[in-house]
Amino acid sequence: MRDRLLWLIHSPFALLFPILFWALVVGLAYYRNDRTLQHAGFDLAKQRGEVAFQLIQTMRHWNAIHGGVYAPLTEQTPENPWLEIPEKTITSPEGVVLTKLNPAYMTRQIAELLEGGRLEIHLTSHTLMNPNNQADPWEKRALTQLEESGDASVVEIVDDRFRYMAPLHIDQSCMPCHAKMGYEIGDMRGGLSVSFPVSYAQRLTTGLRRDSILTHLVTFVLLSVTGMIALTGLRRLLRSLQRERDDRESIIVDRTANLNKEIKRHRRSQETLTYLAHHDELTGARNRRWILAQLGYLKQEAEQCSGTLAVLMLDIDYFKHINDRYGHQKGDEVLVTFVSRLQSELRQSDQLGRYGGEEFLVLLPDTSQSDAEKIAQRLRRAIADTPFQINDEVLDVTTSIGLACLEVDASLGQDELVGRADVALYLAKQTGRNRVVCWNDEMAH
Ligand SMILES: Nc1nc2c(ncn2[C@@H]2O[C@H](COP(=O)(O)OP(=O)(O)OP(=O)(O)O)[C@@H](O)[C@H]2O)c(=O)[nH]1
Repeated sequence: MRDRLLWLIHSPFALLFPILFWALVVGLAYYRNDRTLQHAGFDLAKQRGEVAFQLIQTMRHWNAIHGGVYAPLTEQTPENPWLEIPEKTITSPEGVVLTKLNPAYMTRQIAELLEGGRLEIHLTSHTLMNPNNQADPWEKRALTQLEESGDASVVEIVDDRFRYMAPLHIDQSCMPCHAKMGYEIGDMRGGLSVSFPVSYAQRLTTGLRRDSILTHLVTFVLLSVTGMIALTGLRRLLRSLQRERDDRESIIVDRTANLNKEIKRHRRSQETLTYLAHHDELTGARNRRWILAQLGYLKQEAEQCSGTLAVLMLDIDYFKHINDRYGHQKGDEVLVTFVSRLQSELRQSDQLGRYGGEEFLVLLPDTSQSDAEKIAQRLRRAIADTPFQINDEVLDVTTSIGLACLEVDASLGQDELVGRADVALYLAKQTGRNRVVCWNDEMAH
């Protein structure tokens, strides 16, 4: 999820997000404002219709409360044929002929004056006295709606004209003319419609809508630019955080690698130390401490199991001469080859250790004296029979071997056992070298 979000932020299309987001938000806000403006325009137009209606209504009322008014009888103002009252037409003392204009006649004359202008009015009804006041289709529908619903007005836009219709009710002043049609006070007699072009109402809101478009456009641009700047900043911040994290990770990786190296180095030196604690560094044979400890262990085991244990002490003959003649380095290599040959002749259970200098101990567990003697001879031959090849030098090397066995005297101490092997070795040296000598009790003296 986190990775997906990061991918989204860094994708090339991410800069479109603020634009799309703010286009949606500002677009919705604009749509809502525009609807409000439309309603406001409609309300304004409706108010204009109401004002016109109220004005005409007031004039009609004024006319009615005066029982109609007289005007000179002219071609434009003939007698009202639908008015049946006494003194419909009179002559003034000065001889001017006057005819009575009741509210309906006056309204019709005003309507005629307004006809063709921006604002038009029309007095109409389902049941007409004057057939010239015939309702048009919209007016018929509006009259029916007013009758059935009892609404205060019907307002609609029809054919690019704003149309307003409000009901006219019978009052006392209407009765002289309309009583004979069966009307009673309060009845809806008809309606007065007011109409004017929609462009009038639109004119009122066009400026506001233009301002609204501009305001929303500027807001959209500012918010989108701010969003893009914020996103760019966020990308930079994330990149620098990522870099910092990578740096830290690489430091951790380096340190871990160093630590692992250090641990390996430490482990190796630990292994070396452990190896050196038990081995002779030059020849790889077990060292003196280990071989003596092993002797103690094998001796104890042999005593407990009524077994046997043979100890061989080997010493290279005239080793000093080898050193003197070929050098100490070659002497070292002779020691290494010497040990390697002995190892290849020994069993897994036999142990070989460097006792000191060119002296070595071989422990042969569960081995009788006669077997040990055979082994010792085999070892001796392994050294003497094949000359040592040390680089380009061929050296004849021999070894003398002293042998002591635990079976001879089980109560023997460890040092005594080694001592006996040493004495036997000494005798081997004394009697010509390159030989095996077994300890016997006579040697004790
Ligand atoms: N190159 C080398 N020489 C060693 C080492 N340890 C001891 N030596 C030498 O071994 C020689 C032993 O000499 P000696 O004790 O006189 O005995 P040898 O010359 O072998 O004579 P015999 O034992 O009587 O046959 C000495 O010169 C030591 O310095 C070693 O690790 N490397």
